[in-house]
Amino acid sequence: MRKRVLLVGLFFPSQSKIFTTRVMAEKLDLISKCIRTFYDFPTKGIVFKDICPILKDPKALAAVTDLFEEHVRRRYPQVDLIVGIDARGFLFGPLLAQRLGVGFVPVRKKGKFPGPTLSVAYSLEYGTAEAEMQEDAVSAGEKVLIIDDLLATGGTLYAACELIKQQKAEVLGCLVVIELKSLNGSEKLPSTPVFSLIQY
Ligand SMILES: O=P(O)(O)OC[C@H]1O[C@H](OP(=O)(O)OP(=O)(O)O)[C@H](O)[C@@H]1O
Ligand SMILES: Nc1ncnc2[nH]cnc12
Repeated sequence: MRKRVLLVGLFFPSQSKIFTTRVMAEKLDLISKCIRTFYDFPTKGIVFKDICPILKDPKALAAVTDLFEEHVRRRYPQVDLIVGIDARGFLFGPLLAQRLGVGFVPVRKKGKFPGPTLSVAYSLEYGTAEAEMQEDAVSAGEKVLIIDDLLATGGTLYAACELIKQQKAEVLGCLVVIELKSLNGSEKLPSTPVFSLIQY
């Protein structure tokens, strides 16, 4: 009898699993409906994904935080810090860090931080820039997750990973709301898992 119950459990997922999957799908649907596309912004040929409507919809913004939180609690319970990237990573990072009860550290574009900084130059889908972090922001050995709104060519996340490594901390992975798969950004981060909510 017990054997039969176990077999049934193997072939038919439990009601709670079905419910969780449905809730997750509803959240992803809500988020994806809030992403707008603009052509030729900021330069000709770029298909720009605009996340601003997510911020205007409290349910969609909570859905982003819920899904990231769920993933991090399951996969990275050891995380010490969330590192967010200027500027759109700042919109999601502190919310997630608060939920997890860990600190948030910003990576900014060059020239914004007082005091000693580390910097890494990089290129992104539509230009070049330099990423900076305060020298004392992350300690050696800390376990870090990096968050941003979007992964395109991967130049930005790569630069952020380099900054963390310069401080002898460990990058556990990266979290993004949107991944533009056709640009192969994750290939620039071969040893860093990237978790994305929505893929194009
Ligand atoms: O994968 P990549 O090709 O590097 O591109 C992704 C980056 O581009 C955008 O930032 P942007 O520099 O435009 O800054 P913003 O957030 O201040 O608009 C986006 O928010 C990512 O950080
Ligand atoms: N296509 C894109 N849409 C929005 N943000 C971006 N950052 C880099 N590429 C982008």
